[in-house]
Amino acid sequence: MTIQTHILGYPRIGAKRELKFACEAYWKNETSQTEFLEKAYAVEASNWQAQIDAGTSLLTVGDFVLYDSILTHAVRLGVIPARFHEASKLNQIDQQFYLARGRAPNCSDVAALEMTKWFDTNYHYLVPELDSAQTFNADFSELYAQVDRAKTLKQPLKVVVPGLLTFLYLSRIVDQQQSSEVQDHHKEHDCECGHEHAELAADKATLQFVDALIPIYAKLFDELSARGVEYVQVDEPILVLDLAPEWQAAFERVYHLLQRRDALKLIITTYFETLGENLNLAVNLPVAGLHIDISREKAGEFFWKKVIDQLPSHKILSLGVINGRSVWASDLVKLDEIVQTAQKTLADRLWLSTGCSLLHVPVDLSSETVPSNIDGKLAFARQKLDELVALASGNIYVNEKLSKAAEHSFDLVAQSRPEAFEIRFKAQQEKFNLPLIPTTTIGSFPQTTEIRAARAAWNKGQLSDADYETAMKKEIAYAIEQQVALGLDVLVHGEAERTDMVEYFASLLDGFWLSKFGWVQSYGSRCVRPPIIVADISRPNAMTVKWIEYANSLSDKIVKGMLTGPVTILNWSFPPAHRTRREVCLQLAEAIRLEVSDLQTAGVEIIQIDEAAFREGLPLRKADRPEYWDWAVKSFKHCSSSAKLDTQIHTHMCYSDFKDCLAEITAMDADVITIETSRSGLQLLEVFHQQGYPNAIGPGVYDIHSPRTPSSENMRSVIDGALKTIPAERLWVNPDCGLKTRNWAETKAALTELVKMAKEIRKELEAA
Ligand code: MET
Ligand SMILES: [Zn+2]
Repeated sequence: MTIQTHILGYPRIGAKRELKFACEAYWKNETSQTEFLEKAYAVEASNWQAQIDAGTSLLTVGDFVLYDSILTHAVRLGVIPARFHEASKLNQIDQQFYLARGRAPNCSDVAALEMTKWFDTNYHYLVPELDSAQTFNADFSELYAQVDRAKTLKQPLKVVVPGLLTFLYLSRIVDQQQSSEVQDHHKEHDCECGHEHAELAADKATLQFVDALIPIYAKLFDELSARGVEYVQVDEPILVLDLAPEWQAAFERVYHLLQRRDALKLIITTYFETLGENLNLAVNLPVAGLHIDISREKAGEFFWKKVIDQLPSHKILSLGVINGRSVWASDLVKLDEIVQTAQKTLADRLWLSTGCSLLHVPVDLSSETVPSNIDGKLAFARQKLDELVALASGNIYVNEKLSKAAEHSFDLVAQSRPEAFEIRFKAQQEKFNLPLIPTTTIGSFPQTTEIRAARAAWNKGQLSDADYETAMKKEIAYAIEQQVALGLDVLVHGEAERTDMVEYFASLLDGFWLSKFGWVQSYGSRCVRPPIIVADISRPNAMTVKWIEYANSLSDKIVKGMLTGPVTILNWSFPPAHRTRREVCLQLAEAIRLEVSDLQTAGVEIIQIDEAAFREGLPLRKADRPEYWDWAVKSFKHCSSSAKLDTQIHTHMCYSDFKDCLAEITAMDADVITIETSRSGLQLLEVFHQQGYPNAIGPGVYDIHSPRTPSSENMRSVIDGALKTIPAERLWVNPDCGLKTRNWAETKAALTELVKMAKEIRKELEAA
């Protein structure tokens, strides 16, 4: 007997990023909406074809959206904030883009919706804004059209819909005034920042909208049923979070009221974690089935068995056996044991699936040239479909290559700097003799077209190594010259040689594989290509020394060495199959520690170790967080431990929401931390005021995501505010983040203001 199979979703960017290019061409007005939609629907069709070719039992419909699922759902529910009132002129296609990008044809530019990380993934969703007097005006005709397109394929269908409660949980209530003040941080920018300006929203007050939404969902389900749809996948991933009692109660009420009396079957889907305390609640909701993700279970947990034990005897259980977030092939033999056990109890009520949507992995391995050490060990989305079907039909095969996984476990005695901050800082101050509130930048300077062209030519073999090096050195020299002219106190080399702050290091360390087409959607049309950690990590050669040394030779000023920290490298890569994140992080830390050491030997006196994604790997459940912090902090301290007393270690984070982790940030014990502040100054100062921070800080005085020249007054207010809680001796002045996405004219204008402002304050401080 073949078990029913389905997936929770398929990557929508397309194997060759077709949707990305189609969107961008459409936004630039190079194609009509009709032409654009043709291209988009071709990707949708090929996603369905992949499922048909593989032989999954149900075709998943509705997971394909043009920008983001939550955004699409918001638009279909008529949740359009007041500042987008001109959206009434647009159809739903353009409405989505207007909300996401803050611009649309014949409409005024307004601040885009904020976006934030989708659970603990590196995907970002758009946060719907509900007005306190929100009404809903639902129009699901685009979804019905999608169902109609799918119906032509004559397959059993399952339609995906964001669950009512997850939708509300992820939305936030914004009153009119606040909403016009929402900043345009994410409008059309191209940065790598950890977009963590808000954790998942969870506003209790959003529960007030439950009653208004119930009839809308009921009608939606009726319509789907009338169209012959048999199953609806109702995504309620918030069921894996630590839910407050009012949210738990809302689940019971909502699904009681949405109970179906017709043939339509609702399957509640959860993923990214086990159900934990919500187990009882989830299994007893009055729906036809439940989906759980078993791929995140801890070793020996067997939570899925508890689910089977407690599941009412008429319900379907969809077991998410294929890890939807891993790029590694599944061990089908091991999974088959689980399937057989589950089947004994469930018989044909057992379905098999991917743990979560395949959105989080690259599309297809078949166009890659895989190195021999990992050949046969990987599986991207398309390959996962085959695994799923093999498992369901019992045609499992032993993957010899997997059993030969030779990774050995790794541990090291994590070290830290022996001297206390006060002693180090004093030695550093005496050595550097910097002015009060020294000025600096975060590392990168504009990645110009010339830089990109040189790198592209070098990658294609059209530019020799020597010529490429010369070209990069020219850029470094230019950056140094500009900084000297601007009068900055501590300089950077500008990172011309780096495409990306993680990829650069991944390409030079042993133990990584960089795929060619392994793109994963980050948000909208933005894709990232995370490096894949395939083996033990080691550092064959120094990675940054030659560039920094060269920059250092060009002026009398101090040039900061610039490294990416171990936690960030790990969080923005695909982890290996069989090792814990902790082990991998410590290995990375050791590699970075050696680099710190080499930089120091080469005469570099300040070294910045960026930890832009330090908070990103934070587990969803509070109970799991201390363990994460333990190894994350340990790793950072370990890589700075090779710094001498008078070598100054900086770190940088592009967010400042430290409410819940200032203790851990403090424990990292960097001499100086530069952070994002300009958009959340008050909040930041409050946290630092209440909890105190002993080391030095550089609060970002302006938002680098805006092309506008920042005003002196705004920049000043950040420093004036900071001076109330941080003594001038421990304060630095810098922008929010790196400047790679800006051009030189904008950069010079902004930094001229910054230096001027710092000098004024410095004068006042010295006079006082
Ligand atoms: N040093 C890096 C830069 O300036 C830090 C970026 S944080 C996303 O670009
Ligand atoms: Zn940053």
